Amino acid sequence: MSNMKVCALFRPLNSKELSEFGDAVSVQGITSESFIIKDEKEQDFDFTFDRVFYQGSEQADIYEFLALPIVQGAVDAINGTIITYGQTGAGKTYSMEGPSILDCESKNKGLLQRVVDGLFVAIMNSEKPIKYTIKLSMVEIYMEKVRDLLDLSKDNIQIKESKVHGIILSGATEVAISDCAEALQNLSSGIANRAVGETQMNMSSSRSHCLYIFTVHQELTKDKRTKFGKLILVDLAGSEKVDKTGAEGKVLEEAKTINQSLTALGKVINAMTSSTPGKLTHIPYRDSKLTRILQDALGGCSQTALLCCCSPSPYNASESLSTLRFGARAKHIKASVHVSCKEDLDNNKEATVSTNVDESRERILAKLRVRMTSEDVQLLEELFVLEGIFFDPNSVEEIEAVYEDITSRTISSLYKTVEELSTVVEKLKRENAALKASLKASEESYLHQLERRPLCLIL
Ligand SMILES: Nc1ncnc2c1ncn2[C@@H]1O[C@H](COP(=O)(O)OP(=O)(O)OP(=O)(O)O)[C@@H](O)[C@H]1O
Repeated sequence: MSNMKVCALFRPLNSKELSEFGDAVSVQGITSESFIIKDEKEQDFDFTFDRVFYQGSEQADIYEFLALPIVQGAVDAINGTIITYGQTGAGKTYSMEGPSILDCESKNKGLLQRVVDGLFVAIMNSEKPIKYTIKLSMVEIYMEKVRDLLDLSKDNIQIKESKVHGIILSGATEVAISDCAEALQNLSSGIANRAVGETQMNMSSSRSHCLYIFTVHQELTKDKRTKFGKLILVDLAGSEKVDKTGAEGKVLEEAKTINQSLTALGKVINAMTSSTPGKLTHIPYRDSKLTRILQDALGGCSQTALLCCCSPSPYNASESLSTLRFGARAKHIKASVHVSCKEDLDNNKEATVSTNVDESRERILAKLRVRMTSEDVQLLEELFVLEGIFFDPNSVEEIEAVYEDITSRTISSLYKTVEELSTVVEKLKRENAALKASLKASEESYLHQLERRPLCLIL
């Protein structure tokens, strides 16, 4: 059983596609779950997802199938995440916000407006003796920094992990929202602060990954016990082929950072889906801010839904195919893997690594204490702030987190080196085989010539 609900969405053709390829489409629907898509060479690929939303689908249907169960879960204190993924201009932001967060026809409302409605309706209909409070945070990951969209002065939010709350965004603004109108006003202010730019593919392209975080707090009126459910909506920035989009300067730098973090997301999903049960697999969550924040959504006990947004036009067939392959891969993340790999990691940490890590850390710290002057320590702190790894040097928890970050990144780079070496080994093997074959052919030809040569007897 897969824990992740994965859907595909094909938006209407845009003017660029209509001018390049007319009203041709590369997608042929089979059922509400399966379809065939042609690549540029007219080769067919078939896909099956939990649901396919073809051109002309209603935003309400997407919400009901993809998001409603997660909204209900959040009100019952089950964490949930909804992610929109796809190439630039594929309809991710439209699916989240509709044409405008504050001002759009009811039928065009996006997931955000519907989630807000859904949360308040679920709370109003709850007959349990519970006092509910909903809080909203909004952050974006822009150029590998986490920025608070509800307070722009907080432009380098740190990601931390707590045993009780999981991944947390330390110090991010949380506003209490008491009704739908207040929620939409806050969402609108946050959205206005997002990094948006004009690109060849989209007049209003999101240049950041945006996270809308709703926390539903519950307090039992009888004994004041509290619980909470976190619902995160993630509007990812779009991947793009920079040679096709003609990105330059700042737009190019943004595109490279976006592509890198999406590659990191792909690697996490690959590591999760290719892990062997019972064998410890390194899942490189710490390789990017995006994967670190989504760690609970991907590897924890959260209900997660992925909407793969695609263009139906042959003009974007290869990008759509790559989005759909990502979705197909994500579908293989298993519920059992979620729990077991987390348990494996935790057990392993406790059983084997812990002593070594503690000893090594103590040894390194003792050496640093002796060698460094207080001025050095200050300089090092400044460097950490600049590099975005600011931490309180007196907190063991913080040191552990930084240490884990560095360890994890080192493991990832070792994995990369092993991959590169394997490619070299494969290449050398192929060259060796070719050389052997050519040597054998020369030997055979030489022997053949010898056989045909007339025998000369020397008397
Ligand atoms: N389902 C849809 N119906 C009508 N128009 C749509 C739909 N989806 C997308 N569009 C239009 O296509 C354009 C691009 O969509 P959108 O901004 O949502 O793309 P995106 O995937 O978020 O792109 P980026 O990654 O560059 O931010 C917008 O003008 C939007 O209005």
